[in-house]
Amino acid sequence: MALAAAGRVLLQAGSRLGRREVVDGARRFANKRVEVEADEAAGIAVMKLKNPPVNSLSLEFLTEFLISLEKLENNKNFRGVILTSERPGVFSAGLDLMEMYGRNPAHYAEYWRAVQELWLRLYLSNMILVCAINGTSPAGGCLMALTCDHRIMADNPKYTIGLNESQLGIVAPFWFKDNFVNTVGYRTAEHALQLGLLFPPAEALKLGIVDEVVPEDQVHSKAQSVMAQWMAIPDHSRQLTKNMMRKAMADNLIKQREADIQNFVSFISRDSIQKSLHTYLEKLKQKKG
Ligand SMILES: CCCCCCCCCCCC/C=C/CC(=O)SCCNC(=O)CCNC(=O)[C@H](O)C(C)(C)COP(=O)(O)OP(=O)(O)OC[C@H]1O[C@@H](n2cnc3c(N)ncnc32)[C@H](O)[C@@H]1OP(=O)(O)O
Repeated sequence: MALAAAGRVLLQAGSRLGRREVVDGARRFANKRVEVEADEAAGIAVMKLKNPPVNSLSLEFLTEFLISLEKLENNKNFRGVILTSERPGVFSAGLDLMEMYGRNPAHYAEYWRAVQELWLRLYLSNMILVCAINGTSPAGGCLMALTCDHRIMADNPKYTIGLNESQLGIVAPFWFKDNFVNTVGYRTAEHALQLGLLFPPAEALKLGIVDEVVPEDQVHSKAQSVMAQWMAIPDHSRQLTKNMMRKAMADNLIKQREADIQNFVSFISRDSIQKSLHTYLEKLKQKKG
């Protein structure tokens, strides 16, 4: 119920943004920041993140992503989604730092609700989600991958993945932490979260952050073959199993959603946290020059 209501708000937000859908033979639809190649006969869609330069999860991106996902969820012909980046090299730079820096409390609250919504929708999706990680994927980018049922990462040592929040002077919220713990185990998560570690593909595979590492040019074909394997399982048994495994963790956020938003707003509004974000943003800029 809560999810449906939030979804309606996002749909309204989407129409406020005035995005026009481009429908190409009913097989491809796109808004500005998400491209969907939808093969209805096969029941599979490829969702490509395209929010240049680094696929950061801005409020507009989150809104467009959720609308695209909802379209697929509402069409019972679609059983599986492959999530990837339209720009190889960066899967997603995570949450958009500019949404969390120098804004007002109402904006922080709106943003955080959308971040929660993305996580809940992906984590509880009835569809099979396969993540084709074709680039670097820190923090919120890693979280998005962690919601998927299977993760394939390109074998490029330049790419890293992990929850690096503590390096920015911020804290991974409890549901980021829970999702990570459930994936890699408590000790690995405790160690990696405190140090804010980002792992290259081989290490990420060893720790279980990703399920497979394949040559870069094979990420998409591998994602298709993994999808075929998952599609061979009857939906009802797979979905019931997924729900059994995931519901408790999602419910834990749902029941304290408003408190989590308030925590985020008061945490991110602190002068000390804003200073940390400022320093980190400056560091990103200096890296360039
Ligand atoms: C008592 C306890 C209470 C606890 C309460 C808890 C409450 C919650 C706390 C808050 C939790 C918030 C959670 C946040 C999770 C996140 O996701 S934070 C984001 C983390 N992301 C990163 O650290 C990635 C940063 N970016 C990079 O490392 C690099 O950009 C890259 C490796 C992804 C790509 O490198 P490259 O291709 O060389 O591009 P750049 O030149 O670095 O960047 C281009 C351009 O993009 C800007 N940018 C990069 N990342 C972001 C981002 N995440 N958001 C916004 N903008 C970003 C970068 O600054 C450049 O901009 P300019 O061209 O200079 O304008």
